[in-house]
Amino acid sequence: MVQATSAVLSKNTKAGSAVNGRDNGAAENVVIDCKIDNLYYGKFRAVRDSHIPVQQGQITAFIGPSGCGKSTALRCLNRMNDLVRGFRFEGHVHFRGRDIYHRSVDPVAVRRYIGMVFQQPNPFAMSIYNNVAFGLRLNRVKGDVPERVEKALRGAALWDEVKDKLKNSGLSLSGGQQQRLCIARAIATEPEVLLMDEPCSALDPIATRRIEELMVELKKQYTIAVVTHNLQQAQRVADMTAFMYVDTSQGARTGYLVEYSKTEAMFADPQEEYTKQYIRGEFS
Ligand SMILES: Nc1ncnc2c1ncn2[C@@H]1O[C@H](COP(=O)(O)OP(=O)(O)OP(=O)(O)O)[C@@H](O)[C@H]1O
Repeated sequence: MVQATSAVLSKNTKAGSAVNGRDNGAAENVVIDCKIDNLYYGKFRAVRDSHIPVQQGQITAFIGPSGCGKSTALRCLNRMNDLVRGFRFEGHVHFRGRDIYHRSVDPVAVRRYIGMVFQQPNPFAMSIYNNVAFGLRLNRVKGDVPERVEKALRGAALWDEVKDKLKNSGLSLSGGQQQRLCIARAIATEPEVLLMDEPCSALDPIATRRIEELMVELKKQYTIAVVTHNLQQAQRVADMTAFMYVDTSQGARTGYLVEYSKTEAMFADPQEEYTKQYIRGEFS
């Protein structure tokens, strides 16, 4: 089943490119085309009308006030919301032109192509080495495991700090190192896309800058989508930015996409009033 799905997902076709907002360039390089018409948790409509493309080799930031659906939208991209009871989705998510919500697609295989790093560093209670090797074994990745572990740790800019203590617990590392270990675990299986849900929110400014530098380095090899509360972070790392807001007009709090554009353009010349206010810090 996983193999069949992998074959379907790896077929290299280009996704659709219709995008709301102004000219955002390079739309034909879309790797994930995410169009959320409606997304529900039980009866609650959490997100509506959000069309967010993720472009090849770029960093796309999801910004907006608390509760506008940034994490929900991000988790749609690799079917992490499937794990939530009552989750219901209307729309599509096309990965290289293929519908990842199609009934023939195994969500576990999707996550092999579209990996994820969470807000809180969450290393397993096992050695540094095994934290990285675990994902390889789980996904039955073939090849030289020690070599791949080293490659992933190097890719996450952690190798020099841990190469002499690979048998130590992953939990013995600092918060920033733990997050880089989680990034190593995520890239060990060589996904195409890396989703990062507020990866720096639990880190101090120095560890945050380290992760930001790493993200810029990683985008040479991976496409990245990141949720962040930190507008400066979005400006520093993101090529494209999606700004979401909360619609309270129907008596509920439903998130939606207000504006999507090149990051530079959004911060220099936001097109929508809510975007302007958010960027000016008038609400958070
Ligand atoms: N597992 C869930 N079950 C039910 N409702 C949920 C679940 N996860 C999120 N929600 C709701 O969906 C809405 C969007 O939440 P989400 O976490 O995606 O927003 P966010 O913009 O990422 O917020 P924050 O910046 O505070 O993390 C919120 O109203 C939230 O309460």
